[in-house]
Amino acid sequence: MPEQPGKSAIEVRGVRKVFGTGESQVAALDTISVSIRENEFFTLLGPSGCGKTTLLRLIAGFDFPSAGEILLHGQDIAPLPPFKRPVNTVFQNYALFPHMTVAENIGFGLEMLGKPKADVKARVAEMLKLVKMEALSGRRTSQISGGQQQRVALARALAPQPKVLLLDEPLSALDFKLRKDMQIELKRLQHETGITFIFVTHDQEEALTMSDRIAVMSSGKILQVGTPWDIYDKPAERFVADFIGETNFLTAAISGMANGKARATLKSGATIDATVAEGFQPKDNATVVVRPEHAKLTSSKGDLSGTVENIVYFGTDTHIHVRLDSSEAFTVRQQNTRSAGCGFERGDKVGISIGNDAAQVLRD
Ligand SMILES: Nc1ncnc2c1ncn2[C@@H]1O[C@H](COP(=O)(O)OP(=O)(O)OP(=O)(O)O)[C@@H](O)[C@H]1O
Repeated sequence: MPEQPGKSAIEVRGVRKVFGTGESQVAALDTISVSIRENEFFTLLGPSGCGKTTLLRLIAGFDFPSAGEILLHGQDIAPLPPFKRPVNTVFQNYALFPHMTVAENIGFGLEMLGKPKADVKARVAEMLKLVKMEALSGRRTSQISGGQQQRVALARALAPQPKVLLLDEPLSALDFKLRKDMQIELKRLQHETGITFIFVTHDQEEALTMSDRIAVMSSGKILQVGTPWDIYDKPAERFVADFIGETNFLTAAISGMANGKARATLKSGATIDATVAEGFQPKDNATVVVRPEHAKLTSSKGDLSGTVENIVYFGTDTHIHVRLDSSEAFTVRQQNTRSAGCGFERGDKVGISIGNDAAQVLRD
């Protein structure tokens, strides 16, 4: 899917955030820039400690950048305290008031803003409907389930009509099934309200299924920004390819470029024309990545050859682990059909064809 340019909601420009001093100094954000568009479901994805929460806290105004600036619809928001920013946050632990009812929790922020009682009531009713919690409006939030608390937290954050909603791992406390349901629910809410969502997760599958665009972060840096399709199919760096889904890494010698593709000779001696990652600079040796579902196992000669080491059945598909003659490891994912097994056994000598469209050369 080609990326659609849109108006920017949040512009992060050269933002750096340092904690501590001297030896104990940590650059939680190492000079990052990113533009998040209006009405976008934008995800910050990365492992624990990469700086996701720090970036949210800077946007929310709970903390200040050591350098750089953050613009909201073109305006520098540095002078605005958190409560004056048209931004709201849904926290991991929901932070609801347990002694208050569902409706009181949703209306609390509006009352603090001094909204007239009738307006608060109307808005709360609208929010209860949006998150499908009308029937439980009079219950205390200590007496509802985790998934229901999550809905109340969302309704409360959406009630003042923020321009941007920040969501810090909001689904992590939920069990698998509820989490899946809430993922769909969140997408629906974002679509219906048209609010920009900035969603933080370390779960790559969640990021792929929910986001319009994803920023992959590592050690305080943004490594790549793109649609889920871009991030999965055209990873730019080893970290991104490795963090998102499963992939195979092959060493290759690069002997030139033609039609935007790199001519890559693999250790097997086979030469393929591989797409190149954004920012790739021609060089002699590089890493080629191939997703397991984009390679085909054959009993005849292929681009690669090796021996089947292990076969793992997953219901919908089977993963066949091959030790290549080059001694590199390679996994092929084959979709299962109803009637037949995968057609290979441990110890089989096999070929693997990867084709030109399946391979990508990384920039690092
Ligand atoms: N107040 C603080 N004082 C000192 N170091 C901090 C502070 N807040 C965060 N850090 C450090 O900054 C880095 C980034 O932390 P951050 O919480 O932003 O990561 P994260 O990606 O949100 O991680 P997680 O997924 O575990 O929440 C970490 O090394 C963390 O230890």
